[in-house]
Amino acid sequence: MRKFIIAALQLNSNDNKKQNLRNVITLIEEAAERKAKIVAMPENMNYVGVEKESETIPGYTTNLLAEQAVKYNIYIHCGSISEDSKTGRPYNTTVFINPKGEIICKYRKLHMFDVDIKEGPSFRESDNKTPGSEIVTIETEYGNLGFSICYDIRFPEMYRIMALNGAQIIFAPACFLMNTGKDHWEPLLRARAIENTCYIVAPAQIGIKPSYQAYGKTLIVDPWGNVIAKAMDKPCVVTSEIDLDYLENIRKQVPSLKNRRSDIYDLKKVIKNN
Ligand SMILES: O=C(O)CCC(=O)C(=O)O
Repeated sequence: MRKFIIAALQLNSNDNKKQNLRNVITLIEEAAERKAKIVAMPENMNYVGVEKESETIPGYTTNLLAEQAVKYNIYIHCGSISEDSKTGRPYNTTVFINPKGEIICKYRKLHMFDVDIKEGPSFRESDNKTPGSEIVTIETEYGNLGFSICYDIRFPEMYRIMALNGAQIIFAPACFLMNTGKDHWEPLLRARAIENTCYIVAPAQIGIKPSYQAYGKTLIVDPWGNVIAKAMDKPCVVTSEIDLDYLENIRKQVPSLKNRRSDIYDLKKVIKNN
């Protein structure tokens, strides 16, 4: 399918998992009514709280999402949930479910959010989570998809690898901080879209979380870098048309993926004028 509607859900998830999932189901129904073929969600879609909380995959949350995928004949991208790793430090995992309700791929967040923000919070995600070890893309009837989660957006190498591996639409679900998001969220997403001439779908959390305020501003960016959908500051659904012919047209106009000089990109070849 070359042209279709994609939806991104903006959520204000808290520590009430059952309620969070009820809210998600209502928004999935709205997205399906708006003819979305893929529905994407933010990081930590089912739980944001202080408890150590995780599930198996498949498990409670993914089974529930699989039912919705079948009910509405859509693909569901779960944003991320905390996946039991049997070590006490779960993975931060995206699950992608097809309209038959099958989990067709899984991506585990690679880059741990270990930062100290001046006049803002400090985080040590690596104390509580296990990082993944694979970059993941998948071919579907709606194009080639790539997966990332939140802080990953700061690592352009990962996006370039997905684009070189064929990704046309890259998901960047997030629970971004207000402190960084106000200056970095939109420029980072637009840069990743422009440099890889791809769509970026970035569903976000909003609201007050245990130790910070989430930035929100769910975005969908096209391969020219234009913002084609942006959420208001409330839980909601945003939709946009994805047009893979438009993407190919942009890639013909600006073939930066083809014009790369991979023969030169080697740290050993940098001339240091000291
Ligand atoms: O990169 C940032 O500024 C925010 C990242 C983040 O909140 C996360 O990865 O959980």
